[in-house]
Amino acid sequence: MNIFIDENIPYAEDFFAELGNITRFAGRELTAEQVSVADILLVRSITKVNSQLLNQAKNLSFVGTATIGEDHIDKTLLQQKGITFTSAPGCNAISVAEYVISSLYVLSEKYNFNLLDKTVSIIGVGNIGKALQNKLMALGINLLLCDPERDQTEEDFVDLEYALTHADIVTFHTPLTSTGKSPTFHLLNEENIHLLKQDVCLINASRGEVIDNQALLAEAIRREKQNELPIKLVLDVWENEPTPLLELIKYTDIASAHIAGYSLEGKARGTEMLYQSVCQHLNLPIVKRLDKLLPVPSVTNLVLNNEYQSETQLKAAIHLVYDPRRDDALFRNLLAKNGFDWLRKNYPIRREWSSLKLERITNNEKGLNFLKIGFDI
Ligand SMILES: NC(=O)c1ccc[n+]([C@@H]2O[C@H](COP(=O)([O-])OP(=O)(O)OC[C@H]3O[C@@H](n4cnc5c(N)ncnc54)[C@H](O)[C@@H]3O)[C@@H](O)[C@H]2O)c1
Ligand SMILES: O=C(O)[C@H](O)[C@H](O)COP(=O)(O)O
Repeated sequence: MNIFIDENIPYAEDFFAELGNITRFAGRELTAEQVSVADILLVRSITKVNSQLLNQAKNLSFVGTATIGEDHIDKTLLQQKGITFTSAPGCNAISVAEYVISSLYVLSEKYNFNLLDKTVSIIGVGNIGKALQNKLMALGINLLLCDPERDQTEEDFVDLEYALTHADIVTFHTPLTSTGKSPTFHLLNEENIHLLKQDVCLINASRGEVIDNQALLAEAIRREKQNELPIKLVLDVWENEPTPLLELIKYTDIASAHIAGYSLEGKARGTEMLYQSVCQHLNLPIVKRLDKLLPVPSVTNLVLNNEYQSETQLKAAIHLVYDPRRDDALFRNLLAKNGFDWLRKNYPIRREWSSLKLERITNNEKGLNFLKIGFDI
């Protein structure tokens, strides 16, 4: 059994070594000739699985992507060839939600506002949008939800125009689609970008092409020339990756190299989900489990009064676990020298809150409760 696995899929040997011979490949360099001897192909988003790649595939019976997004996969072709396909839905939803919240606290600090005074529009309320919705609701932040598909059968959704005009913060979490009733290609574009509030925060952690980057740059330049408030901008994804629109970086508060989903847990869950699908495909028992493989964070105590007195304390705790300014600095300092893909391949370990060990400590003498958080430093 020849199993071809992208070099950026973690724990692949732990999960798949006993199922066959593993060949690792660089996602953008995989060739049709290599695939010609593959039985199982496991990719990430940078490998286009299309007729050109599969035109010599003789034994390929299974393709998996260790990602949520599927826009790099020709699913119709796989179906026509009778090749089983699976992705990893929701694998890094928590990671993206934490990236967004950490970024919002950076913006609130930089521009001196309180998130509790803001309304957030979530555009695309699926696995990631829901994870973000739950966290923002827990923090008491006002929300607007925009998701035409869900709006057909559920209450409490607004349309895109309302979501853009009534929110102080707009964050995109849709797939990249060009067909269907609500295609998302250039969902934010030169026609509707003017609907955004003057004092708006805009976040894209979906796919770069969901926002027309040229229109965004034009709006940023227009605001600058008119001495209007700049859009407070967080971009994790860019049109034409790995060659982003460089002029746009100047107008971006937080710029990162498509790493919002790159927590260790997020990437590793993707591997585990593909392993489970491959076992099902091969009618083999599932014997490997991620929780036996993930390193348990060393405990370094941060004691916080669990009724945090201010956003400052909460912000400090959140940024102690993950601060996107780290990724922004790497992006600005190393993009030109090392490149977009290098930044992603050499992404420093980031752990999710889910890995924290939380413990309530009650100090009866002082009548105080404390929340003890253990995490990697
Ligand atoms: N930056 C990153 O690292 C990163 C990580 C994971 C996923 N992503 C991207 O985020 C996307 C969403 O992930 P998910 O797990 O939430 O997917 P999902 O499929 O669970 O949810 C997507 C939601 O978007 C909605 N939607 C579709 N078209 C829409 C439109 N025109 N307007 C509003 N809503 C629309 C769908 O109805 C669905 O509810 C993925 O497809 C992927 O492209 C990026
Ligand atoms: O779709 C996803 O899961 C995310 O965009 C993920 O970050 C893609 O990562 P990649 O496959 O490009 O390494």
